[in-house]
Amino acid sequence: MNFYFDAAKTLDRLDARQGSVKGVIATLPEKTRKRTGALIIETLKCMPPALTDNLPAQAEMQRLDKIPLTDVIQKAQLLKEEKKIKSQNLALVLVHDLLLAGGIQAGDGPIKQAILRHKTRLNAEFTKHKVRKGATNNQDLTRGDIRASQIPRYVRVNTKFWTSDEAIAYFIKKGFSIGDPFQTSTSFAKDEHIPDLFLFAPQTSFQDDTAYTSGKVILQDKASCFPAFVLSPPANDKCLVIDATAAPGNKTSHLSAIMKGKGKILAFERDRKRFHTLKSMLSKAGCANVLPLNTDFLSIDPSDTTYASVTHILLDPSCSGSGIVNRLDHLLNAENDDDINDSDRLNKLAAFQLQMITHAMRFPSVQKIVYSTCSVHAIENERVVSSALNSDEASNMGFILAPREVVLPAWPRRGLPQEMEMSMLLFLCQHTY
Ligand SMILES: C[S@@+](CC[C@H](N)C(=O)[O-])C[C@H]1O[C@@H](n2cnc3c(N)ncnc32)[C@H](O)[C@@H]1O
Repeated sequence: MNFYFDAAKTLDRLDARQGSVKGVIATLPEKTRKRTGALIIETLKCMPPALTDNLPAQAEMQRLDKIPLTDVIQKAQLLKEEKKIKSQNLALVLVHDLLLAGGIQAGDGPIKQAILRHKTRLNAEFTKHKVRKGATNNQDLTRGDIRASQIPRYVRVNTKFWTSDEAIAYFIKKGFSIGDPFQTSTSFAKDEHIPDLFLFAPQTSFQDDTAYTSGKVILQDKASCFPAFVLSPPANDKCLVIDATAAPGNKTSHLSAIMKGKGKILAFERDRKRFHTLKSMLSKAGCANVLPLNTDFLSIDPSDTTYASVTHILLDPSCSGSGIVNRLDHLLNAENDDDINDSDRLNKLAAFQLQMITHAMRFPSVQKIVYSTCSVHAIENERVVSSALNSDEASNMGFILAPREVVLPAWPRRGLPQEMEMSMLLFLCQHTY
């Protein structure tokens, strides 16, 4: 029964804002992490969001109205009637499994007996709740990030191991068909901008699919596929590329696939733990042309002859992450909002990001640098790029902003218009003098 106590304690820690969902789950013992983590996430989906949730009011009202577990626990008076279940969070994880997961998971014990004593009443309250809300199935009652439910599950074919055609044949054999994944949950489609990228219905799970576990497909959102695709280093044996901030390695493996395993990618990652994740990701994805290095990119000397022939650099540095539609953390009610909006923190991040770009500009043979973030803040995006274009390094080496024709010409958006005017202005000034 430790399992339920551990899950309840983890929910207590989340209530006390001791970390993000992912962060707190990562501290659980490795042996039980997957199972306890799954219960926590599924339980969070059935809990009411706090008022801080960043959603339009009407959507928020609809969602609040549907959340079942707290309501059922309260109506069944579980905590009042059952002294062995001492906390709301313990009640939540037990009731979750009893009502939504087909029963209590672990063996016999006093807690199992305690919750089973109330099974009939809880089931009755749950049924009444469903009738009141007009829910036809249990899934209708769980919460999800409205944005996440509108974003397809993107799957990138790892062309190191097989072709898109082979992947299509595999998915069709598994019961999928080519079509609109928003119309039919078993349909999938090719992405219109990124080669070898497929869209599935948002709720499709690939965690246990052999294509995923063997590294033949990589679960990578479309936005995360843009940088390597835009950089597109040539697939030749002489090509030397740097991925300056590589872990966990999705973009590195994408670069490696684009280069067809030819040439060499030096993949820098300064964090030791993340470096290990990077190494295992690269080995799973068959990236033999990548040399992972547990080194700070800023500590290397661009004039060192080792780097004399580096022509392409991918820069995807640490950022606020404010643009991530997180499939887990949204369940915790916009917990990082204070941090994200903290201008001190954003200023520091922007200064670091600029330093990374200007460092990349010092490599003597570099022709192309792609800079990306997961942020929606202009201070980390357009303004960093403006400052980089206006730097001494840019004018010394002749860097310019790449024109639309060579950067996803079919993509309609080009950053925030008011910010882009500013970078154009800076860019024009630079050329006037
Ligand atoms: C946004 S993540 C990169 C994600 C990665 N490109 C991917 O697609 O999987 C940024 C990474 O850069 C690393 N990092 C930050 N500063 C660095 C530096 N100066 N040198 C090397 N790695 C750095 C961080 O530890 C973090 O793992």
